[in-house]
Amino acid sequence: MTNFQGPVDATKVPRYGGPATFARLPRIDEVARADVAVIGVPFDSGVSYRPGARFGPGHIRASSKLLRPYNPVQDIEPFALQQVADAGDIACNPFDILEAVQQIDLGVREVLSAGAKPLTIGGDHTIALPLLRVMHEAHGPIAVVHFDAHLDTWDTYFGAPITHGTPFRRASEEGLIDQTGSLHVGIRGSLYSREDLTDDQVLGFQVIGAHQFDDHGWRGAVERIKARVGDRPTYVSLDIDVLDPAFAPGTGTPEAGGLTSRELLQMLRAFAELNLVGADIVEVAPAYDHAEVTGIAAAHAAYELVSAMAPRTDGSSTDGVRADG
Ligand SMILES: N=C(N)NCCCC(=O)O
Ligand SMILES: [Zn+2]
Ligand SMILES: [Zn+2]
Repeated sequence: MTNFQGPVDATKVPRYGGPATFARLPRIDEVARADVAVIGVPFDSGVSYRPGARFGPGHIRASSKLLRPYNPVQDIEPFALQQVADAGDIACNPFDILEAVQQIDLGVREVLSAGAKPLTIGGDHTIALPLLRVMHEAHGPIAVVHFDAHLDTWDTYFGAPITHGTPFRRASEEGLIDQTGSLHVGIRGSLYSREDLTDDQVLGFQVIGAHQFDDHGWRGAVERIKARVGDRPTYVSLDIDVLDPAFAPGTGTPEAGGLTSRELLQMLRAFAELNLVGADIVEVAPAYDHAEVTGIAAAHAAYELVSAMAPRTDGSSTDGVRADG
């Protein structure tokens, strides 16, 4: 028996009906407290190319209806081991980035101070800056595992310092990230210049490029991530464009040669061994999606992250291959 309120039972209420919350979970006002809060941030005024990630939260929720209670690879019921609830969307100003950043800061702060780990569904990558500010306030410098095709450590766009291409430079400058424990995973595509990489290194990031998956696979990436992050408080920022456009067409700045959804999910499963304090999933732009491909990938990534955050009372952990034997 569990005290936690899980999803609406899909054997009683068909899953195409029922609540529009993430995974048909309760709203946060329907539970006494939450361990993990799924927060929507419908903001995309920081994009440099295709807009539309403001519709990401609704799309990911809609694509999460098929999630079931038992996660066989992590061998847990993530919604029975902890209270997971949907905290709704943060209302943020689409015409004023600074005000939006402030609104996101306040909204996430509220959830965190009530004792919940935030799992934010965006929104463009700009939102990582206020999220990291709040995480830093709670935990000190944060080890960031950043999945992305892009470095997002550029300086400015058209003179604007706060955009979806700049959050990790600002976060590093502000001392929010642990510069000895952070890395980007899945980086690929053309850059502005060679200095992009040297700047990035100075800002405190290591890089696991998408091309390295051919030689070392997701297991090699997990080994490097674990070695770098250790038991530091760790934040996962997941830009869905880390996936190949074949697996995530619905995004604003797609780049060829990305990861498969299977590789991504395997890595996230292995994060049960990390000290996860929060996560975001950003850059889902449904106007470019087909057949919910991107939404489903994002929803499944969220499910693995929620599972990885679950307390393991038996002291067990997973290396992400449990169901392989
Ligand atoms: N954060 C994302 N998805 N993209 C950043 C791309 C920045 C650029 O236009 O060069
Ligand atoms: Zn990004
Ligand atoms: Zn990106």
